[in-house]
Amino acid sequence: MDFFNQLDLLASLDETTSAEQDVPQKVGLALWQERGVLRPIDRQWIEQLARHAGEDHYPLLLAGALCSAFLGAGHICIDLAKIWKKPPEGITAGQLQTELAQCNVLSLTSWCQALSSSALIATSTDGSVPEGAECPMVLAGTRLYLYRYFQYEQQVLVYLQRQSNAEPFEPDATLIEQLFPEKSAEVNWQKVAVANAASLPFSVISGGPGTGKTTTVTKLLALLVAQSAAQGKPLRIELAAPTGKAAARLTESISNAKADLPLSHEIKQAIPEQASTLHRLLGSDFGRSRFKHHKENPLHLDVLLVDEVSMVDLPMMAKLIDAMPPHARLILLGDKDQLASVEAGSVLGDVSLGIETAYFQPDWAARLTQLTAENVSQFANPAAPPISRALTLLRKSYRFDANSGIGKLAKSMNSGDVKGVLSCLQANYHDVHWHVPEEGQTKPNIAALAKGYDAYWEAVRQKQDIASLYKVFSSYQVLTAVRQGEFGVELVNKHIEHYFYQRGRVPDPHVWYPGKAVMITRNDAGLGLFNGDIGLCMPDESQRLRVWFMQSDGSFTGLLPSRLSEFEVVFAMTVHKSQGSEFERVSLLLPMTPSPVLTRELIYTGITRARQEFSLWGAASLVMAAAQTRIERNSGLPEELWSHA
Ligand SMILES: Nc1ncnc2c1ncn2[C@@H]1O[C@H](COP(=O)(O)OP(=O)(O)OP(=O)(O)O)[C@@H](O)[C@H]1O
Repeated sequence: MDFFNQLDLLASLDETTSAEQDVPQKVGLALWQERGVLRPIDRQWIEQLARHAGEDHYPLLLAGALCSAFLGAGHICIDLAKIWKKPPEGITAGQLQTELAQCNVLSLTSWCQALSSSALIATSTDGSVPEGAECPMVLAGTRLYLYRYFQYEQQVLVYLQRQSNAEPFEPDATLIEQLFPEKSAEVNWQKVAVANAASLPFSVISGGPGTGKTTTVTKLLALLVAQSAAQGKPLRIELAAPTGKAAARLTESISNAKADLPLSHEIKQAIPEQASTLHRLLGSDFGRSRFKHHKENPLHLDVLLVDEVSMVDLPMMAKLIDAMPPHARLILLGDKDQLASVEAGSVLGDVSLGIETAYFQPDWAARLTQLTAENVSQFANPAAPPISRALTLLRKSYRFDANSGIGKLAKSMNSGDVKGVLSCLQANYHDVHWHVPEEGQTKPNIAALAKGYDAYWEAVRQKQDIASLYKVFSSYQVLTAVRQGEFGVELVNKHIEHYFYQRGRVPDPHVWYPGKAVMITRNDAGLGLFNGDIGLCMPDESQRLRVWFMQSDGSFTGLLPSRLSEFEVVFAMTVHKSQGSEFERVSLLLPMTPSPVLTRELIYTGITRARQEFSLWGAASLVMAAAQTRIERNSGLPEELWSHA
């Protein structure tokens, strides 16, 4: 049995195994499970491991079970120091410390010592694990990891530290000037981003919606292409994104941005437009957990650009880094304030943690000033850590003008400015609408939410071609915060579909019909479909119903509905699933009662999916609470990257 993988273990657990068998400390863990902190799998995992190892010390069982539970909630590790002071909700610090004291663990230090002496835990002092220490868990300081996740984090950390301390390249300042001829009193952060990213083999360009991430990176690619063309060394550039939809958007926006470049046809031609998903790039073999490309079989490229990096989880980032050839450049684009990846980790957030205020080390700021003729030196900060060299934040949105509410609302929500959020919602902006639920309302206003699809049904009625239909469908989206309940995506979808049925648009909601819109919920390599891909059902030339999916080159493939196995109707989708997509108009539906998923990041992500019009359906109290709630994910990256200046 592979104890290193929680999922392997889950699959191999005998369902009849009693979690309580032979484990003397069952009362303690049972209590934590009863309070909702642990899942059955967390207990089973650690209890079985402990039995195999002949260990039964409660402080070990508790720490292991918590490590597993926290991983399930998206954390890379647990921090015993935090848990010691403030255990998860449902258990008080007093209860925890009393329980541990009964096992002679009287302080945080003695808890860590007890764990270090377990055969199940390797202790790491310098980021490495002692040779031959084949333990399922690793303790680094007060952070406890599952071994595999510790390895992923180390892989990413070592790469980031090496790349941000690399000997800088010398970008061509004349070319940079040519790409950014306009002058302004303010610092042009796009120009700085290009100079910065061209200087190192790893870079992150982060920015909110419409801050010009694609425009900037296209200029960066142009600079790299022009420089290497001058040296007679053509570059192999690849573009990728975490989902098919995000890849299709990247393809489209790079192609648009290229058209406006003040450069020769040859240079433009050398910049690719075609983006693929990360899974496809790495050579996904769906039956196996390892990708085709890795350290021993690296990707064949010189430059890799990855968009929508907020959606990339830690294991994927580690595998991507593992597959990078040593000489290649990695450029990451994303909005650090968006929701983190569905799976464990928040790599973009962790890497760019202090980006707002850290700016650059003085020598680096001076170098950027010289390269760009922008006054970057005013942002010199002797306390900035080495990673800050690799990061640039685009600070100005070109999409939202001074009269637009979406930009202001997004900004207020992002900074947790409750007053600002409420005043934006109440200010009658032409692009922001707020629908406060009525006292005692128990169901969402389905008719109002569904109205946004009128243009789509008209296009279906006119049997417009699939490309036009797709465009109309993508212009509006209902987003929900939660999955379950009357305000959750499942019932909202059902009610919207039933509403269309009552209006005669849907002949029978239980079968396939022209206009049915679905989202794939599981990767299917055989069909070339990825989790999150959207398909629209329409007849083909011989009047057979097919479900049409957009490919990353913008073409469409029609599949027989019977070939699809895992999908759901998508007249509404969760905010989580909407990451990587944008719509002209968005209706965001909040539940009626407080929920832990209502966070600043979730609402910010919902708002920033809308390009032209954003409607919020939710109570002020929930919006205010969300603005003050941040998602926190434990990982060692922030401390390792940001606390050693
Ligand atoms: N420096 C600039 N001056 C004027 N307009 C700009 C500038 N940079 C970008 N834009 C325009 O702003 C819009 C958004 O730019 P772009 O698509 O590059 O931003 P983005 O950050 O990639 O957006 P998204 O939120 O879609 O990811 C585009 O219409 C682009 O042409």
